[in-house]
Amino acid sequence: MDHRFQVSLRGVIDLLSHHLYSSPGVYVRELLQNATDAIRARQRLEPGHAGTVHLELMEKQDGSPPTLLFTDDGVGLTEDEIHRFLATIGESSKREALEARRNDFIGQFGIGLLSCFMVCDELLLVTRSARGDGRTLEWRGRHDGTYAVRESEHPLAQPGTQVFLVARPDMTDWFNPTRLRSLAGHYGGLLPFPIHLTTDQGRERIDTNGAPWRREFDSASERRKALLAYGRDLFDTDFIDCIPLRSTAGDVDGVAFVLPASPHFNSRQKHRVYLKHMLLSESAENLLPEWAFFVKCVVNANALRPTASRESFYEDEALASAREALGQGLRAYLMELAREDPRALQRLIALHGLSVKALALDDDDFYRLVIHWLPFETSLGMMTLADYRRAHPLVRYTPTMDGFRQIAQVAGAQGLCIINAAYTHDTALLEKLPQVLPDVQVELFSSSDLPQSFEELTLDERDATFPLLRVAERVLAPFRCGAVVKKFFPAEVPTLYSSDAEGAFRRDAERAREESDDLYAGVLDGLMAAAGGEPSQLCFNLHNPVVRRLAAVSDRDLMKLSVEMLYVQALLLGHHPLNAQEMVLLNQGLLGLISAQLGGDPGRGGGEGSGGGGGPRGLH
Ligand SMILES: Nc1ncnc2c1ncn2[C@@H]1O[C@H](COP(=O)(O)OP(=O)(O)OP(=O)(O)O)[C@@H](O)[C@H]1O
Repeated sequence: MDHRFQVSLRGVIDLLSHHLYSSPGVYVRELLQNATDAIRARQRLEPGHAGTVHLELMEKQDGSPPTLLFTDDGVGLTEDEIHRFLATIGESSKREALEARRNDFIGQFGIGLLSCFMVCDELLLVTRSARGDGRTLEWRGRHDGTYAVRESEHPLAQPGTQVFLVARPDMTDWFNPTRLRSLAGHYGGLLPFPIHLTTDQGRERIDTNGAPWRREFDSASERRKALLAYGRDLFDTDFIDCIPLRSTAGDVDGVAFVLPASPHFNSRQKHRVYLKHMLLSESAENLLPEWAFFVKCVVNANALRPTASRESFYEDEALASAREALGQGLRAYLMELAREDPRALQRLIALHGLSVKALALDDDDFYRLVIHWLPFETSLGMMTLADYRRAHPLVRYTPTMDGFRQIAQVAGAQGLCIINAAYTHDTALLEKLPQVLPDVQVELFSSSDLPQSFEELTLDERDATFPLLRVAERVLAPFRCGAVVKKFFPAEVPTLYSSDAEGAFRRDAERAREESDDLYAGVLDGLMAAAGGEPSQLCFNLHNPVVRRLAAVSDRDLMKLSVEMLYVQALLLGHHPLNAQEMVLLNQGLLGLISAQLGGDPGRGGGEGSGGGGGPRGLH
């Protein structure tokens, strides 16, 4: 024999209140939504019907919990509908309309009314159907899952529905006039019909003026002013601009506000979204493309689906198309700025460069428009790509921060302008340059390219520095590093260590090898053997006074020690981590220098006894 599932209403309510709804206050939202749906259903039957909602708070003098009466003049329910829709959890009169894709309704799941059981134990619903026999019926539903239906002794004069809620003693906070005013305004502020609230203090109308972006204005500047004021009230932020939004997919419209400060990278903005003019969520994240983190928006959607919690949109094709269309709107705004008001675009880039760069990477037309306005860090300071290209036809960049640090000072002093493309999106943007603008040449630049720009020595200088070069070649050979002497600026830099990408890779692999076990070391050995490329190079700068003196030193041990120390110093200045062998060099070198200064036994070459500090020769 088959049995039926038994569903515990208490369990379901517990589930909804703890896991689906964000606060007990959503009961006002659910009641407003049902009233709105019922009014829309009646408008289908009677097209001229205006519709109105009334909340009446009845506070008791004896201090017992208040009662809220929630009235609408919507379509009402027949007895059959009461049994089908009110008393069956998960049944909704609106589902057929949804399936037929001509849905005006907000509800669809058939669970919204249960949210009232978060704040009261019993619901009394009095209703008269616009389609029925004129009878007024009462449905009394209790949180233990029982209900009763009977004909009411107080018939309603017109079709519509009244819901009575007696506050649970621990939930009276959700029934005070201030709370109700604010909840009704919060959820229903954009509804196209009035909401009235009656309390002990009298009757008032809650401000429901429809969507502000749909209002008529005398001029574009009036409109902008009014919308920015609306944005300020809503988000407590002075936005710098507002952008109209529109998408036929999902039937979405609204306004996007440009943030006055740069948000955290990749932090997605939380948007305020309405569904059929009822507030759905203040923190919807999935409405705009990922790159659009420079705006915060308010929109109303008529044809997107809510999730069951009613706190965001359901991720489906309609939402994806709407997102695409809203993104296009933002792009059109940026394109217009680029064409009409480049200064405003530059201000926006200064604040929201990452958004602009991310969109440019995605979209070639936009890229063409904005790429020259984008600022880049270079070895000669910050400049836009337009400024860069005016002075330097070949675009040269380093893709890493360390790579840039290694060359920036020296390159700058030679007048070489190299872009630091280590910041987010910069390398990808520069690599895209020749694809989108074929006349532009782009080149990777590394420290190994620098010496080519240095001045060669004269024949005399070559002779005079020959001993230094020989010593340096011998000292550096075990480190797979060559030596060269040239002249470059700034003169304070005595040496420059340079290596191409493969050289840098080999250094990394060597360091990893020192720390790895046998198995992994074998793999690294293979990798190191395969790594080709030029050996690294230590370039001595003959403009530097120390190097000039060193070239003239006759004491070979001192010269050797000095070369070792200059090598280690160049590595450190270039942010290259030292390997074990180089650490030994550094330690021994320091000790050697200290003991030479102290006048004791240096323990290794380079002491006074061997003629240290031999006189400079020929290169003063
Ligand atoms: N004020 C009302 N006037 C007319 N019918 C109503 C009213 N309130 C509720 N109903 C009926 O009760 C049904 C169940 O309401 P409930 O709020 O639980 O779910 P829903 O609105 O259909 O969907 P959702 O769970 O998405 O809100 C509705 O489909 C509707 O038929």
